Amino acid sequence: MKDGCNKIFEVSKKLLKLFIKYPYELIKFPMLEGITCVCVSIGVFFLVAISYVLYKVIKRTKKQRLRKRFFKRNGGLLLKQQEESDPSLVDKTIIFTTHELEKATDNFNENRILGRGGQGTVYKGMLVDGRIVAVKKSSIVDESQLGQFINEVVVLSQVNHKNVVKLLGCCLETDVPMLISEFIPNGTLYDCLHGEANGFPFSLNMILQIATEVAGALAYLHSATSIPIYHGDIKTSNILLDHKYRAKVSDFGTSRFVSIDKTHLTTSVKGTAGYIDPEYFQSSQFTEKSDVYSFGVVLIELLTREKPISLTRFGENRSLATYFVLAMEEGHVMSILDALVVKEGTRDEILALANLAMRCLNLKRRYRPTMKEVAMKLESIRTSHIPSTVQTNIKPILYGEEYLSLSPYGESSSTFLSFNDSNSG
Ligand SMILES: Nc1ncnc2c1ncn2[C@@H]1O[C@H](COP(=O)(O)OP(=O)(O)OP(=O)(O)O)[C@@H](O)[C@H]1O
Repeated sequence: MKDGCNKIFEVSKKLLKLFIKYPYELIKFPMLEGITCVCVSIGVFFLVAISYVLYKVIKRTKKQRLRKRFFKRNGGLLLKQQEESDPSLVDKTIIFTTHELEKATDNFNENRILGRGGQGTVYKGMLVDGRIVAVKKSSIVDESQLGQFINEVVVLSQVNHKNVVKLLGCCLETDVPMLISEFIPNGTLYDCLHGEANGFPFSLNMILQIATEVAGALAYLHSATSIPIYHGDIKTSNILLDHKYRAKVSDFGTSRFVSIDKTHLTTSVKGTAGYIDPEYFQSSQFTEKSDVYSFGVVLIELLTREKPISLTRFGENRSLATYFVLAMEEGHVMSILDALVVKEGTRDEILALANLAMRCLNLKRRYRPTMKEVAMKLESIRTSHIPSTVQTNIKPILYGEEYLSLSPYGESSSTFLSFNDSNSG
């Protein structure tokens, strides 16, 4: 076949040369007219075909070279070394090729876009083995952090917790590394609370379940992994809900990480307005208690169904944290809680949840509980909660003891708080 093609090619080449040299002489012979036409066509065809093949080969070589260069620059060799030295990583595909991802996402088709964040676009894809994944294509790269990035991808891809979105791996063959994680079907908690599905009813049972799951995941990451991992950007849009509305904490691998010291990892501390630990502004130091503060905001967001920052609230109340703390101190917190929470929760449950949120939101991080404490407290409230209980007659709650020494504005406070709004009977 190859020889045949070569022969045809040679003959067409000769004829083409002949035609170029003696065009008029050849055309003069009518018998030769047909042959000339056929030969010229074949010649042209082959010329075009060869040029096309050559173009494709050059393009592919260039692409491969570029991929290799990106792979090397993005720390691919380091990651390969880590894979080779750690047998536990071998079975886990943590390096994906661009080809695999292009195939999975139908060449990053617009229709596959799940959402856009501050750092890039997330696509839905299906791998050849049938797994459905989310591919995060970031738009920003910090070259100085790339080595660090690899180490953290290795650590995070080994995190196995039912309430943490599983990071499957990364692709290093592109200008900006891409992150591949499991696909979570029910969107973000933020969208369910405040988005188009605004009417979505969040029963107290569901709130307790989601809060307990998120707290458990954070407690695990803070203390049960080989190296403590701090999230750095806990918010409801980073909590995804699976098909059973179970919470999954996401965005641990938002393309850049910062290592504060050698004892723990944290994703890049960027934070989001409304959720950021106030002490972080003063000290620029991010600690596990900064995640606790952000979690406190998530908890009150669940309890009030209010946005963390809202322009429809006035003055300092624009910040949900301040709005909540003031309502607690002024004794009318019931008026700002979601109606379903007030309806379904017992006096003690609401009291316990509000106090827990207050402790998480303490301006001084040393008075905030650890995530482990928070998770345990939530678990105990959740297990004692009877979902069908409907409280129709909530009595005013007077509490002081639990709130003593826990004022967000100082080390100790003797403020006595009460729920004495119109909902109380
Ligand atoms: N694993 C996933 N499964 C399903 N959808 C996802 C997944 N990860 C992200 N998404 C969707 O993609 C959207 C964008 O995610 P991304 O993490 O980039 O944004 P963000 O967290 O809102 O913003 P930022 O990264 O700036 O904090 C999310 O709001 C969510 O709808």
